[in-house]
Amino acid sequence: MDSNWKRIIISAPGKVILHGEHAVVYKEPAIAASLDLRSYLCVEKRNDDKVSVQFPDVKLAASWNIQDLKKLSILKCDPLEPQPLSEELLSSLREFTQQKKDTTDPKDLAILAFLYLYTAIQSKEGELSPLDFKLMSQLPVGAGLGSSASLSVCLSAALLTVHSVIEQPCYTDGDKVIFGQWSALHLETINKLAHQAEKIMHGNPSGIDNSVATYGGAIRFQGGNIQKIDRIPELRILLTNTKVPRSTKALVADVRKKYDKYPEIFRPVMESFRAVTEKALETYRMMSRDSINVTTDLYSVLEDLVDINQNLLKLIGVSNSTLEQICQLTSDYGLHTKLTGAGRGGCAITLLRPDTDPVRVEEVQDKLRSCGFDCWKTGVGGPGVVTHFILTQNEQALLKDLITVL
Ligand SMILES: Nc1ncnc2c1ncn2[C@@H]1O[C@H](COP(=O)(O)OP(=O)(O)OP(=O)(O)O)[C@@H](O)[C@H]1O
Ligand SMILES: C[C@@](O)(CCO)CC(=O)[O-]
Ligand SMILES: [Mg+2]
Repeated sequence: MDSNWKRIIISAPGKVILHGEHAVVYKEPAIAASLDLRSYLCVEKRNDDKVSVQFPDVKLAASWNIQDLKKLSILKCDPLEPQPLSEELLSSLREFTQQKKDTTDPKDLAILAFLYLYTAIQSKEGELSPLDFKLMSQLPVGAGLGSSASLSVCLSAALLTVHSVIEQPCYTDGDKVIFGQWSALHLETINKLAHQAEKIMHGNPSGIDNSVATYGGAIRFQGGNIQKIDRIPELRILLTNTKVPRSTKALVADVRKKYDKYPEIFRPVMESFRAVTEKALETYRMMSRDSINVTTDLYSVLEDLVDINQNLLKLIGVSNSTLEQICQLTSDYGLHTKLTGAGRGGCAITLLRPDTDPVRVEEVQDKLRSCGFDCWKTGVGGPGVVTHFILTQNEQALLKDLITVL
C-alpha cells in the first residue's frame, strides 16, 4: 500500500444461515446470506512504536509495545506469507496475554484473535507496524449473526492491505464509486486468513461465516467449497434476538461429542439436514425462474423446510425453551421460524411471504418485543468486505465516534 496512507476504513457484513448450520461442520451443504448489518474497522498509523485496539462492544481498550510482541519467539521469517494458526502459536499468545486455556470471555477471545492476526502478517522488511484499530459493529456479539467472522474478515483485509500482501482496490478521483472491492484472488487470501482467526473464536469452524462476510450475497457452502447463488428470490425475513448469550465454540463442541457417541443416529440426521438444504435450493431456483408468478405453493414448501429444519436442530440439542417460545408465538400468527447460527440462544429467523399482511407482521413484532426480545425486519444479500473511499451520510453518522476528523 502507498506509504503515505493515513487511514483506511473497511467493513464486512454479518450473516444469516438459512439452512444447514451445524451439519456444515460435518461437510454437508449449507445456505447463508449476508445481512445488512456490518462491522466497520478504522485503521490509522501511529507515530510511536505501539499497536492499539478499541473494541467497545467487548469493553476492550488496550495497547502493546511492538518490541514486546516481537519477542514472541514463534514469529516466522517469511513476512509475506501469513502464518497459519498453530497450537504452539496460540499457547505463546495465551502466555503473553496471561489468559487461561479455556477462556470464553469475549474480550479474551477478541484479544487473541487480534494478536494472532497482527503478528501473522508483517511488512516486506519483516516488521510489525505501529497502528491504531477501532471497531464499530452493528452486529450483536455472540448472537448467531456472524459477529466474529465480520471482525476477523475486517482485520484480515486491513492487515493484508496495510502490509501490501494484497493491493488496496483503486479509486480514481471523480469516480462515483464510494467503496472498493478486492479481486477474487485477494478475497481468497482474506478469507483464508480470517478462517484461521475464526478457529480462535469457534474451535472448529466450517468457514461458512467468514466466507459470507468476505464474498457477501448468498452462498452455498460445502466442505470449503463456495458457490455464489445468483438466483435467490428476494426473501423477507424477521430477525429475533433472544438476547440469551451462548458460545458457538461450546455448542459446536457439544454436538461433536454427541455425534461421536451416537454416530449411527447422528449420521442420518446430518443427511436429513443435507436434504433440507438441497430442497430449499431447488425451491429458490424454481421461484426465481418464475419470479412473476411465484406460486404460494413454493412458499409453503419453504415454510415446511423451515419447520423441518428447526425440528432437526432441536433433535441435535441446539434449540432451547426461548427459541421454542419464539417458534410457537410466530406460529400463532401463521408464520414459520427456525434458529439461525449455533443456537441455544442467539437469533431466530421468521420467513415472511410477499403476501403476508404487514399489519400482522407489526402485531407479531409487538408481541415478540413485549416478551423482551429484539426484533426487526431485515434485508439479505449485500456486499461482502469492502474498503470505503467515501462515507455515506448514514455511515458518517454511524462512525462519528470512531473517526475524529472526517
Ligand atoms: N464487535 C466486536 N468486538 C470485539 N470482539 C467481537 C465483536 N464481535 C465479535 N467479537 C468476538 O467474537 C466472539 C463471538 O463469536 P461467536 O462466534 O461466539 O458469536 P457470533 O459470531 O456472533 O455468532 P455465530 O458464530 O454463531 O454466527 C466474541 O466473544 C468476541 O471475542
Ligand atoms: C454452528 C455453525 O454451523 C454456524 C455458526 O454460525 C458453526 C460453523 O459452521 O462454523
Ligand atoms: Mg462466530
